[in-house]
Amino acid sequence: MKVAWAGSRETLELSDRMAKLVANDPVFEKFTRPMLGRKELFKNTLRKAAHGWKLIVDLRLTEEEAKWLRLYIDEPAYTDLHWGMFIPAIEGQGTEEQKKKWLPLAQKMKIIGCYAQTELGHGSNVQGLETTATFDPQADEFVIHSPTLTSSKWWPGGLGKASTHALVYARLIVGGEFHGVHGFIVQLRSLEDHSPLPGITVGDIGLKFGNGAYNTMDNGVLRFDHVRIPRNQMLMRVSQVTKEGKYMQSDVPRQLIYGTMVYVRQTIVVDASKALSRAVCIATRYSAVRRQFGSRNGGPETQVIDYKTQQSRLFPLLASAYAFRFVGEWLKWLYMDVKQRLEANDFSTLPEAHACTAGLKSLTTTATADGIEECRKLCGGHGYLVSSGLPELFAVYIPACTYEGDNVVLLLQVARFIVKTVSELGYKQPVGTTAYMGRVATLMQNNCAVRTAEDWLNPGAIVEAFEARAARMAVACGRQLAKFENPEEGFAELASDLVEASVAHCQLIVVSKFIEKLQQDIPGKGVKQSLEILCYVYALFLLHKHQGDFLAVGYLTPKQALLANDQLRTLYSKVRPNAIALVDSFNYTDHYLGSILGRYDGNVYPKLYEAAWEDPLNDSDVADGFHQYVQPILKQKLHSAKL
Ligand SMILES: CCCCCCCCCCCCCCCCCCC/C=C/C(=O)SCCNC(=O)CCNC(=O)[C@H](O)C(C)(C)COP(=O)(O)OP(=O)(O)OC[C@H]1O[C@@H](n2cnc3c(N)ncnc32)[C@H](O)[C@@H]1OP(=O)(O)O
Ligand SMILES: Cc1cc2nc3c(=O)[nH]c(=O)nc-3n(C[C@H](O)[C@H](O)[C@H](O)COP(=O)(O)OP(=O)(O)OC[C@H]3O[C@@H](n4cnc5c(N)ncnc54)[C@H](O)[C@@H]3O)c2cc1C
Repeated sequence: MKVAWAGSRETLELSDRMAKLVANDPVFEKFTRPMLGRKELFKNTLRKAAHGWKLIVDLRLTEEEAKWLRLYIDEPAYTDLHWGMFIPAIEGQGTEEQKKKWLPLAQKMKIIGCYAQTELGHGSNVQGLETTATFDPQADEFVIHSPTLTSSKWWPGGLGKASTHALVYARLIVGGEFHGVHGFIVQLRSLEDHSPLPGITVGDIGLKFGNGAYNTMDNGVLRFDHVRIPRNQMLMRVSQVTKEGKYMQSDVPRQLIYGTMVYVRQTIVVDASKALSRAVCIATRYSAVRRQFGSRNGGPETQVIDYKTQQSRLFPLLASAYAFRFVGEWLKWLYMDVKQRLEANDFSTLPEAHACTAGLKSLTTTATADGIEECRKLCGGHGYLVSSGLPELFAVYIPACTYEGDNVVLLLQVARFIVKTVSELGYKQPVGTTAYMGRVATLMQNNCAVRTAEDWLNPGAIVEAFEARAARMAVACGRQLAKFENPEEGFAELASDLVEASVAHCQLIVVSKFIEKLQQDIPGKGVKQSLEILCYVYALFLLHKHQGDFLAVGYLTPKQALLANDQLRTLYSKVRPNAIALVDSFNYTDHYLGSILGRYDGNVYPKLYEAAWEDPLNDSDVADGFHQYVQPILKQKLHSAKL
């Protein structure tokens, strides 16, 4: 199962090597992180990033190895934005000449870049950004300016203190005419002493949610006062401005300016399974250690993992971690395919790639953020201790529901794609993830054929149920929209229904990709069978949770919904014997898990007890401040016995 989870034996060995490299290096210690003040915390992150980079250079790590190293270092840093957004943006939107100039500098870390798109006043609405880039033909330069307070760049990671350069998104003005938002490479700080260049005001935006957590990142604020950059620092693959001040658009679609977001959304889906599996590993191991009630004749109490309620909350999350792992693998393939096509100027699959990355980013991050919190509750009181690893994991993860596109805004993008597909059904055969809509007549007509709980153990029955639900919800939205004279008004009015239809479509993708995975050759005794059980758990759990949808569209009867729930209970009993092995298969070191509750050896209570004594409050028996603030209260003489 470790090989199935990793994807291949080579990946398992490689990731294992990187995990151990990090776990055995004292620089990457992370357990004191939540206790550090901001300055100390940030300096320590700079130290870790520098040490990580030294290892990459000294050990000549491959790109793949470097990515695993970053994962196991487990600390957001400015380098994420440099490697994860600044460089990909230049790769995707720069001309050959621009790539030749900037990529070697960035790849050798001679410059440090960030991705400065969001502003104080606008994040989701990219076309609403206010920063301007005005072309000055006399000087052959752009003048970058922040005309209002709300145009201040706000949020970019790595901007606050680390970056020397930023990829700034600004409204292009040529000859007094606006030409939409474009990307510009702007130097922010001196390469000699790191001080801000003239016209640049830059700093950190302040503390964020949770102790430690995302506070290792210097999310920044940035203002420009008529800062001049050479003309060739506008990324010009999509459109160009000539020396003479002529704006020209190439055959490349304008949407490619948003291409970096497609790339990062894809990586976020891949990472969702890592965050969720980590929380699930902690909660599952601890649920086997923890005992409450049920002792007979002085024997041991019941392991909480044996309670059906615990199983019905925990095992769907375990199944979701596997489901997200496999859909992430598929999405990576889809993205690589689109990337190759884009390089060859074939843009035909870009809309589907946008819809899939946006929708799956939204679906998986929402479920993962909720899942981590559920795992905390599954660990009872001890889950609330920082040493459980869950509070920091939650705090560091939840912004994923917002960054790279607010999850609701992204589902509305999926809705546009679905509505368009439905409206074109009469003359255009849908392909890819919307191919099922080509069978819409059958899906509208056929109802569920399940008669017994066992009938649900059939991939065909499951896929058809999810297809029918998604198709019927999409068609219902289409019919409702048709009643509006103004389609945009209709879209705004029906937004909540459209979001639900998008969720149905995205859940269908995850379920289908899990089932497709099971059609591949999966070596190892019992591995495929265990994955089949998890796949049914994932699908039937969703069906149970959203049974209102399946009933409302008239595909299921209440009896069939009940049978699905009966089957789910049986499946939980089948997961139980292998639950610990299924989380051990993630192959996480204790260092990466960062949790006393999730320790591999299960030695939870002695270690919790030991850790309590390491808290700085326990450095002395009498607390600092006792004599000043508590003792006077104890000693005070009140005039009356009553307060
Ligand atoms: C120690 C050493 C380390 C070594 C290092 C090793 C390697 C380490 C690697 C690390 C990797 C880490 C990965 C990165 C970490 C992640 C950290 C996250 C940080 C966060 C960053 C950000 O948040 S950046 C800002 C993100 N902002 C958004 O997402 C904004 C959301 N808004 C939008 O995307 C859009 O504006 C919109 C989608 C809402 C569009 O709205 P609107 O309707 O106004 O659209 P337009 O009119 O502009 O366009 C409509 C038209 O375009 C189509 N479309 C929209 N978006 C896209 C797209 N992305 N791609 C393709 N097409 C798109 C849309 O469908 C419409 O099409 P039509 O055909 O016209 O319908
Ligand atoms: C930790 C973190 C790191 C970040 N890093 C970066 C970075 O490196 N670079 C960068 O440029 N940006 C970065 N961002 C900014 C991030 O991309 C934006 O915050 C995000 O895109 C959401 O935009 P917003 O803040 O404008 O939210 P808003 O759009 O203001 O959302 C507020 C609410 O309004 C709703 N809403 C908005 N529009 C609509 C609509 N059309 N229909 C219905 N509801 C709507 C949303 O659902 C949400 O509930 C980061 C943000 C965070 C939290």
